[in-house]
Amino acid sequence: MTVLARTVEVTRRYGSTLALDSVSLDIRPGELVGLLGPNGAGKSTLINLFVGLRRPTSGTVEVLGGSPADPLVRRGIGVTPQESGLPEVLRVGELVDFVSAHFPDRADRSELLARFDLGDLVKRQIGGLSGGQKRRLAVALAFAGNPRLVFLDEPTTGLDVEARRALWDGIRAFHAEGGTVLLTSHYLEEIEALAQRVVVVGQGRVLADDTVQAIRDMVGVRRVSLVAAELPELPGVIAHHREDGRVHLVTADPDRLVVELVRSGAAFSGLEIRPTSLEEAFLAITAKEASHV
Ligand SMILES: Nc1ncnc2c1ncn2[C@@H]1O[C@H](COP(=O)(O)OP(=O)(O)OP(=O)(O)O)[C@@H](O)[C@H]1O
Repeated sequence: MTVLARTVEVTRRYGSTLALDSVSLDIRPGELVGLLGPNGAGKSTLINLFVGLRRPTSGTVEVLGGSPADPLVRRGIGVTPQESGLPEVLRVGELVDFVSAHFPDRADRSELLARFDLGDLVKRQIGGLSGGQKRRLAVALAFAGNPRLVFLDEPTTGLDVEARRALWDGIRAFHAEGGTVLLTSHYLEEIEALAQRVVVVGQGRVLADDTVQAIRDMVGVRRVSLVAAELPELPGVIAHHREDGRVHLVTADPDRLVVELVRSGAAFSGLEIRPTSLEEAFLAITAKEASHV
């Protein structure tokens, strides 16, 4: 099978809201795909269609060669939704056993918990876990049925750095064994740290689908940073902010920006021009899209 999951021209409406607008996407075996986009872009809707929680208004969704509406197909996938309520009175080990029991092929409980740094908590009642521990447990449960394909909707939301790293290690271990993952994230470093392929979604459409590097190259925006007390309005600035005493300007034309900066007569020092982070690149893509509307 060359494609594990696929949408073909999928559109999803909620009343008058167009959440997804003719999205065609292929997920191939062994890929770790990061789905990136602002609030309301349609990321959760896409995941919900893949895991059979929602149906498309038009277009087709195929998972593991079948329909996500088929429970047999769903046994081959794992999912962690954006918000997961866990039964507070059960112990961690009991919940893992309960979830695993729904699958013909079950992950080893100790290995699963160890993978997500939850090994010491097997006898703990879920109600007594910290928010970060609960979230890691919710993600671990996606792997309880030894799935081939896992969908994680903002897996590390609300986690501190250490817990996030533990979770990344668990996801990486699954991927290293040949597992396929589609995850959404608002953390750009997460997408950069985990995914080889980035799908940028905005206003229900796929704006870009490529490697992190290719997306940066495609957008070609640069960050011009400098120290200045005040700056005049400068042409071609897509975004700007101040941080640690420096002004950061994002632009597609750094040469022109620097010429205009010098022309303006503004006092500045410490000029640097750097490639952008994914966030800045993404911002430029969406800004370009918006200007076409
Ligand atoms: N059940 C629903 N009823 C009505 N509108 C909905 C529903 N679910 C999603 N939407 C709308 O569809 C659009 C896409 O939402 P979706 O949750 O898929 O975006 P998202 O990219 O996951 O956002 P976030 O990053 O905030 O989770 C939004 O405009 C949202 O308000």
